[in-house]
Amino acid sequence: MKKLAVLASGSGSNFEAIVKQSTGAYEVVLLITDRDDAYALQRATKLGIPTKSISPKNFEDKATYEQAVLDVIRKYGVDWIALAGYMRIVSLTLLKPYEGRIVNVHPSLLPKFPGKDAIAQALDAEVTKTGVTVHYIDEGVDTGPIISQEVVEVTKQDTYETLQQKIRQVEHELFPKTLTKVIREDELVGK
Ligand SMILES: Nc1nc2c(c(=O)[nH]1)N[C@@H](CN(C=O)c1ccc(C(=O)N[C@@H](CCC(=O)O)C(=O)O)cc1)CN2
Ligand SMILES: NCC(=O)N[C@@H]1O[C@H](COP(=O)([O-])[O-])[C@@H](O)[C@H]1O
Repeated sequence: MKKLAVLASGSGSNFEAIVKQSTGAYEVVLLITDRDDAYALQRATKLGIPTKSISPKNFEDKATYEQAVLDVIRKYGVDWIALAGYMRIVSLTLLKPYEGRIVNVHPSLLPKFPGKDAIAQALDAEVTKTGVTVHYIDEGVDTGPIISQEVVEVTKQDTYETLQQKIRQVEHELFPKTLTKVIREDELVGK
């Protein structure tokens, strides 16, 4: 079974879904947050998952911050990394050793609506469809190879909250399923 670390910055509902919907391809061994007020930390404690809160504010630059993250990840023998609402751009320090094994979930049908405020962008654009993307990350932001996508319909009655809720429901199924798929495929290739 492969060891998975999850990086998060906020509520952690995707983190919880990844833990609860695990079907044996991976074991979540660690949650790392970049904020000590991230509710994801409380979810992890309830789930019995080890946590580390590592704030970039305590480091002189991104490279030293990411080296601290990498040191913890290596201590836990992590094979794969899931970015679940992690609101930092990953640089080469973390990307290089894990290239092809860092997977992000994004609340739009990339390449539409990249960045931090994808849901607001979709509402502003008055689209009738948006969705969820799960993708490998690369050095760019939301430019990595897409692994899976699922459409979410947008109605005229939708508010930010109702659309966010519909998107999160899809994420909580698609992200764990996609992680299982790529980790199992990687193991088969590795054999
Ligand atoms: N190298 C990559 N890192 C990350 C990606 C990615 O595709 N490549 N995805 C993001 C998640 N994300 C959108 O899905 C995203 C998160 C945060 C930001 C952003 O601009 N954040 C900060 C910048 C902080 C920093 O310098 O690290 C900001 O508030 O300006 C954009 C997109 C996760 N990481
Ligand atoms: N650009 C990245 C981005 O917007 N990520 C989004 O942050 C949310 C985290 O929710 P959670 O903390 O409840 O999992 C998720 O909807 C995820 O798609």
